[in-house]
Amino acid sequence: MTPTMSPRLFSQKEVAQHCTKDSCWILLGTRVYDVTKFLRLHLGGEALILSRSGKDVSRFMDGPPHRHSENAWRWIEQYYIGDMDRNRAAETETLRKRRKTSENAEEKEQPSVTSHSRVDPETDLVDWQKPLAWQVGHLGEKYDAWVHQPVDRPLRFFQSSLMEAITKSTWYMVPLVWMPLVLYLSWYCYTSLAEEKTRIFLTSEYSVVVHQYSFPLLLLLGMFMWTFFEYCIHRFVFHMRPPANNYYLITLHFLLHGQHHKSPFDGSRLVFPPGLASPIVGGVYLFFTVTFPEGVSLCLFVGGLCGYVVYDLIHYYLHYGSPQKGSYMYRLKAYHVKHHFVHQRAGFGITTSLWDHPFNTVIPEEPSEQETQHSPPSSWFHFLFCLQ
Ligand code: HEM
Ligand SMILES: [Zn+2]
Ligand SMILES: [Zn+2]
Repeated sequence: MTPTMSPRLFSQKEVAQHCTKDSCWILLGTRVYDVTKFLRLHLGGEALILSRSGKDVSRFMDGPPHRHSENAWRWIEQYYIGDMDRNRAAETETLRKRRKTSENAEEKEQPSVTSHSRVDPETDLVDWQKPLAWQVGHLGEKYDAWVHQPVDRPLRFFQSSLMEAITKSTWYMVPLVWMPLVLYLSWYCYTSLAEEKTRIFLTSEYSVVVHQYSFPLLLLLGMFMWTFFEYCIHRFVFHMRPPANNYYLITLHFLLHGQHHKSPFDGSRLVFPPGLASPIVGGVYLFFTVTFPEGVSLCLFVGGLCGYVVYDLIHYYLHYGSPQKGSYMYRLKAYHVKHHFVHQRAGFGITTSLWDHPFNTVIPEEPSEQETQHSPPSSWFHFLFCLQ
């Protein structure tokens, strides 16, 4: 919406009509938002929003049950479609209050809405009509904050359609390309081990035969090794902090991972395109062959590749799936959504938060509803201490 256009006005009856999964509107004060597209993506579940359709959700945005992040407040602004018509609207409590005071006082009366910054696509530092790849490097020290303010829109990296196509992939291309290779190599490893010629040398003279039945174990070990690799690459490569004056490193960061933080629900760039992944997979294979004993290295590599496929699919699911509350997947989704929206310097594990523990990057647990309502004893100690 351009600043010169006056906002569309809706009557309360009109707003109330949009209360289904197919069309869901909510209010923040008198501002109207069409959140239909977001329902399925909401971490708290679609029911929490749907049950409040047509109503003012400002109170819920500040919790309980959850105090929403600054980014969640920004996010909602993308769905702004107009205002509730004060003349035609019924006398809601909010409106009655607002009519008593002057225009300036009105703004102060709704701190939960106005105190949060709003995203304005027109002033969002980049020109969205032009490809982003050559613009982001110029953001300099503003890049870090910009890239961690997510938006709900597809991104265009390059002018060339070919280049654009190379950087995109649908989720099912990952298992389609890599799983036949995993299956073939698994069969190859198993039959090679069955020949009982693969040995691990414990000393220069003493060696043990690697039996074919140890293959599942080696595969699982390879998958476990992947989880460590996943953590390291996400933390140390994808989340490297490019120097503000280095145009090329900022661009590289954006292409590798920054773009995913800027547009976390761009489905075409959620998994790594197999074409671009191939040389990396080849490099990892070489690394395994020089690091681990012959015969065993291939088994571990297959496990690692399998772990990678599982990781990419889980990551896709965490963005688009709606796992059941209380399930492992739900906990993973909550963890990953918080990595995107709130704690970008923590929560680097995707398929497991295991490696966040030894590296001290675990996202702190949110206090439960009861804990926020009834202050824990430590706060009372703190309170008494402060009084003295
Ligand atoms: C339509 C506007 C809304 C938007 C854009 C929104 C956005 C978000 C986002 C981005 C998160 C992830 C954490 C964060 O960034 O704070 C989140 C979590 C959550 N939201 Fe909302 N939300 C909305 C409305 C609501 C409403 C109306 C409720 C409840 C009455 C609600 C309850 C929750 C809960 C309980 C969580 C945390 C779930 C967990 O950690 O397991 N949200 N929301
Ligand atoms: Zn990340
Ligand atoms: Zn993600």
